[in-house]
Amino acid sequence: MITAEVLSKDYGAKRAVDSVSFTVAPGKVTGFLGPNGAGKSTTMRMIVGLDRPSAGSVSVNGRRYAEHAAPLREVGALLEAKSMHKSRSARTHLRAIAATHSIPNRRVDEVIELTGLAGVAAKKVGGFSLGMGQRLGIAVALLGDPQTLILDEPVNGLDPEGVLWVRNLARQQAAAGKTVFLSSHLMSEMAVTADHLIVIGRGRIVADAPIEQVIGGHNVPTCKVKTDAAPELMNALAAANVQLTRLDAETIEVAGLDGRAIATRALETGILIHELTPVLQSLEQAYMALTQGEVEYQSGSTDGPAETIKESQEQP
Ligand SMILES: Nc1ncnc2c1ncn2[C@@H]1O[C@H](COP(=O)(O)OP(=O)(O)OP(=O)(O)O)[C@@H](O)[C@H]1O
Repeated sequence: MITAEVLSKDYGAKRAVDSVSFTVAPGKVTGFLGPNGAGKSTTMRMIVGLDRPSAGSVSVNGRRYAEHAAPLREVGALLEAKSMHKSRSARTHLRAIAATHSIPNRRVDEVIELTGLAGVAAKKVGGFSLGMGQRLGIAVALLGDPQTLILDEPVNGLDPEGVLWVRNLARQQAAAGKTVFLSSHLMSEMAVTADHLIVIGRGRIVADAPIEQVIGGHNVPTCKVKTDAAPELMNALAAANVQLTRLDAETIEVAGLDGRAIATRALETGILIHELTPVLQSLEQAYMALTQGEVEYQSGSTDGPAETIKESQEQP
């Protein structure tokens, strides 16, 4: 369990994290989303004691990270590329870290196997690709078989097999009762990995809810209905809060009624429906709606002349 209480971080005049309070519960995967510069990495760094809060507090299983006698056994973290001795092999690197916590070499071999690094364990980490470096970082996070895993952009640089592997790893760890907190900019991946989402924008929490609620919370139930009697069905469904759109001769989009209500009305009026499909909003759409106005660094239009990343106006 990770608990943040009115946690803030200032860098000079810049408030990177602004009085956030949240808990990350064990037994599920909690995704941490937000635009560039929203404060995700800063929050994660404060959890593991790499940054000191300007105000408020954050604890893991009731204690600040530094208060844990063997932190690696309590919390495993993959944060931005850490300094490594580039001339060391992956195995030597892992053994050196393991030694600080009396973790046996047997466990080093296990995590090498688990992270798919067996073939390159003897190679110098200086020659590692981005993806291999990520796998090594995850191997470090797993070394102490910790109760809590914090992974900042774990799929960054990974190939599709690696992305799938991280997803399965996160899900397995959560299923084993562990606390899993991960950030990613890959919405499609987050949608199939996370159970719960915390969304941050300009240092403040803008959503903290189960993923279905985040995705479903911003739209009315919508279904696509196919029938040979489209005009009749439209008449039967017409009501104040229902929006009906004829998509083609036999297809209607119905916003404001769920599938059960539509099917019940069709049955009552003797109209045959031969297809009824809920139209689900994607996580990406929900995320864009949630973080509208929270984006600090906005891309220019791709239609116009090439534009570099620009800083939008400060909010009052
Ligand atoms: N060491 C630092 N010194 C000064 N400002 C910093 C420092 N670290 C972060 N910031 C600023 O704090 C804000 C939050 O940054 P942070 O890296 O936590 O965002 P993020 O959500 O992780 O972004 P990204 O998705 O781009 O990784 C940004 O405006 C950033 O420029």
